[in-house]
Amino acid sequence: MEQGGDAAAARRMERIASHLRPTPSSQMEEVSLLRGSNCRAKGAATGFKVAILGASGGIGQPLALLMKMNPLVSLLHLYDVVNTPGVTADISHMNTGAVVRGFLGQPQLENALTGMDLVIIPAGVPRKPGMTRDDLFNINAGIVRTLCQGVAKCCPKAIVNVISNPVNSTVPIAAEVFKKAGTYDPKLLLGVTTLDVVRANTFVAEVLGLDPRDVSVPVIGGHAGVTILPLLSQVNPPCSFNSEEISYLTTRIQNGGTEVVEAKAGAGSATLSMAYAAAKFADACLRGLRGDSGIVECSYVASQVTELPFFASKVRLGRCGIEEILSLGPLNEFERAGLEKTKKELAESIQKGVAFISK
Ligand SMILES: NC(=O)c1ccc[n+]([C@@H]2O[C@H](COP(=O)([O-])OP(=O)(O)OC[C@H]3O[C@@H](n4cnc5c(N)ncnc54)[C@H](O)[C@@H]3O)[C@@H](O)[C@H]2O)c1
Ligand SMILES: O=C(O)C[C@H](O)C(=O)O
Repeated sequence: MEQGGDAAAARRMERIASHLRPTPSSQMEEVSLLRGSNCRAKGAATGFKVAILGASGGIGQPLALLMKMNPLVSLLHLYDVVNTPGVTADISHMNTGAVVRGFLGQPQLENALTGMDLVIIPAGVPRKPGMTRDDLFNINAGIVRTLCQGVAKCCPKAIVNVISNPVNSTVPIAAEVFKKAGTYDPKLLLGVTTLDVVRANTFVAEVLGLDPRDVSVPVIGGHAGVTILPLLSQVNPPCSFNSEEISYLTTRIQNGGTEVVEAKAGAGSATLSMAYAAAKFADACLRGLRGDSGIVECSYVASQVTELPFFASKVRLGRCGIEEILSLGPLNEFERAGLEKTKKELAESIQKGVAFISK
């Protein structure tokens, strides 16, 4: 064998051996991201490290697939309390750039989280017909608390995307966990409300006879019932609706989740459209981290746009996570009335989340 051939063969054998090793800890550091002092450096050469917690679930699996396809992702960690070996083996055969590693059960949570730039949390139980999102609180609050304790310990500078319901309470829960751990940075914690925007764009486009990709509807407030407040007066391209259209669209957007829960008849809630929405939102967060400009998405975040401590509205994403929370803009009378109802329900959901951690 010519000189250098031995070294190349050794490297190939090492790559085979590394596939046979169960835990990737030595490799995790290899795929490193350029970091600034507090923020990420522009143009991260090797891509970002992303963890999905709840990766074996109805959302987790298609979301893992979509993140494996994202060229900004270099390392994808899939964590769940069940089935991650199978999901990881399956996804890892896709010939895209991201390296995929699976982590199973609580003892592997810390390895799953160490070094991550973005953590996406769709872990938790979904609704069945007849339930509200708040009915999930008793189970999902504890799951989100445990996972966020892991984030605080292992990757306190990561951006966290919270999907688990009730989002109106689980985001305040995450904030309280981070405060207790002394790691809270409100710029890094984002509740995922993108599915409300995705639905609003689709339903408004149907009414207007437009391509949904050309329609943009801000949806503010929160992510449950009346707290989902589409601003139909601010649709882009500019348009107007009569009162019947406003009533139909508002109700349909607010009940989009329930529409899917009922159609699935006990088999869960939105998973595929949610994975699409979560992947879209995660991609926006990563493009922000990379330093792209003009990245604006709606999200449920710590906010001062109203008197409430958390509120969903348009936020500008950047290298430090949330760089700016945009103002709500002019609301019409119908939207102002909706905002009052939103605030009343949101205040209770936020208080419930805060109380869960402080008790
Ligand atoms: N934010 C949104 O717009 C939105 C949209 C749809 C669903 N959701 C919510 O997302 C959550 C997940 O929905 P789904 O359909 O994927 O449910 P699912 O039951 O199909 O999957 C949930 C996954 O979480 C895992 N899990 C449970 N406890 C865990 C823990 N302690 N650590 C890690 N993983 C754990 C389960 O094993 C399962 O694989 C639900 O709470 C649902 O209401 C939110
Ligand atoms: O409706 C649900 O329970 C899931 C999710 O919040 C949704 O909006 O689809």
